[in-house]
Amino acid sequence: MIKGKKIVLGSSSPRRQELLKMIVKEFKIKKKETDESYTSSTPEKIVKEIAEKKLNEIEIDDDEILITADTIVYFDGEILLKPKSKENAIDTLKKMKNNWHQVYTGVCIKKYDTIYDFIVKTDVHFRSFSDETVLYYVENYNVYDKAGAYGIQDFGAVLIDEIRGDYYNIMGLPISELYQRLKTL
Ligand SMILES: Cc1cn([C@H]2C[C@H](O)[C@@H](COP(=O)(O)OP(=O)(O)OP(=O)(O)O)O2)c(=O)[nH]c1=O
Repeated sequence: MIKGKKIVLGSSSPRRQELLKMIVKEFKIKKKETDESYTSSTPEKIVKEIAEKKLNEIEIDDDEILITADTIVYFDGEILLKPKSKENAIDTLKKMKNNWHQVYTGVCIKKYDTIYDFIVKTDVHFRSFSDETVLYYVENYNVYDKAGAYGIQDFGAVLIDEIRGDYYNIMGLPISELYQRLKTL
């Protein structure tokens, strides 16, 4: 159990807050705007780089443990962040249909001056859906704050027919692995 530890979540994402609640009863939230540009070239290094940037922008007290995370979607050699427009969201979803893609989340944890990090990958398979389904989704749900232009926790679920790995990693926080790490700190 994560008892007696002062946990701080460095995230404004309501989903990450909900997910952390599943494993930690009480925690603080601190968040600063982070420039999410990156220089790394592999998905693993990119999520780690951005999560670490988020970590370095937040100040904590000596007895606090800070957690930040970053999630990206990786398809056919391309990094997919949050969609920039309706057209971008539609194109992204259409090109990923009937195929596998990967969701990577990088998590950084800071205690005193030590930074721990880990990366979790989940494979997701999209079924063969119609253009009408994509249009309905993009016009009726908020896909703009989600990497890869979909949320597995909303109507985006109907696009998916198989996943391999941690479901919560796709939502933005791999809580099973995070729990194991926090227990040891
Ligand atoms: C693929 C997918 C992504 N997402 C979300 C998770 C992340 O919140 C978001 C990717 O953006 P991130 O930049 O990882 O996070 P954020 O900007 O929402 O939050 P913060 O930096 O304050 O922590 O996409 C879902 O909610 N469901 C999904 O199925």
